[in-house]
Amino acid sequence: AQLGFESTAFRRGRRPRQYRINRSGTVPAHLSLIPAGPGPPEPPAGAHRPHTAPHETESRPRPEEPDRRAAPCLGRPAPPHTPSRRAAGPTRSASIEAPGGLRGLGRTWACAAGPAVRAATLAAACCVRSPRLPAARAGRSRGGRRRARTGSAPDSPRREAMAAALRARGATRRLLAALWRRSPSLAAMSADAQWLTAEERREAVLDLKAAGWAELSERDAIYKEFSFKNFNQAFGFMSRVALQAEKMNHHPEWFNVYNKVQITLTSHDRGGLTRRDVKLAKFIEKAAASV
Ligand SMILES: C[C@H](O)[C@H](O)[C@H]1CNC2=NC(N)=NC(=O)C2=N1
Repeated sequence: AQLGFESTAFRRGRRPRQYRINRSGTVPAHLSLIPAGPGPPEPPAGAHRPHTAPHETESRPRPEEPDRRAAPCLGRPAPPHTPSRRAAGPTRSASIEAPGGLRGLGRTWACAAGPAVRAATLAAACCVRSPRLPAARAGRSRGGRRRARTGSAPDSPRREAMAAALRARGATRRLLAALWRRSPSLAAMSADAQWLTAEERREAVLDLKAAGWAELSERDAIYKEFSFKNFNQAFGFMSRVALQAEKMNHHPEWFNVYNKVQITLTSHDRGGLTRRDVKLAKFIEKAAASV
C-alpha cells in the first residue's frame, strides 16, 4: 500500500516524497505511527504494542507536561481529507493519508505547522517513517538515530525539535493511558448517579402518590391512568410525552384507548425506579396539566 506523505513545511518546496510501506497492509513494528487522537488503553506490560518502534519504548527523559508547542498536532485526529498541497498564507499544513484498508491505520492525521514548527517536529510528531528509505533520506543520519535511541542530547535545532516532539508524544500517551484506566470508574460513577438514594426515593414517591401515581407491587415501577376529554387531547398529550422521552432516551410503558392513557414508568436497564423515572413523571404531570 502507498502511504502518501506530503509535508510542505517538511519539504520546503521540494517535490513531496512518497513513503511506501509493505504490501501486506500491516505496519511493521519498527514503524512509528503516532496516534494523535485518543488511542486504545495502554496494553499490559509485555503485551504486543502495535506501531511502537523499539527505540521509542527505550528510556527517554519525559517532562511532566507535554510541550505542545513542539507538536501541536498531538491529540487531534484530522477529518479525512486528501493530502494537502502547499498552503498559501502564513501557516502551512502537512497531512498523512493512510488509506482505510491498512490494518490499524485508516486514519488521516494533520499537523498545523506554523512556520515556527520545524519540519523535524512534523517528522517526529506526525509521520510514519518508511523502513525502506536509507537513513540519510529519512532526514536523520545514523548517528542521529543512535542519539535519538540513547536519548543523548541532540546537537541541532532540528534534532532538538524532534526530541521535544517525541517527549511530548510520550507524555501525551501516558496521559491518555491514565484517562483510559480511570474510565471504568467514571462509568461506574455515572451508573451510581442513576439510582435514587433512599431519602430521595421516599420524597419522590410521596409527591408522585399525591399526584395520583401508585407503586406497583409486582415490580419496582410507578403507574398512573390519565383521562382526557377526547382522543385528540389524549394523543396530543402522548405526542408531547413521546418527544420528551426521545430527548431523555427514557420511554414510558403505556396503553391508550380513546381518551384514556395508562402509563408505567421504570428503568429497564437498572431493573427498577431511577432518577429518570422521577424526572419523566414530573414532565408527564406538567404535560397533562397543560392539555
Ligand atoms: C437502546 C436504548 O437507548 C435503551 O433501550 C433505552 C431506551 N429507553 C429506555 N426506557 C426505559 N424506561 N428504560 C430503559 O432502560 C431504556 N433504555
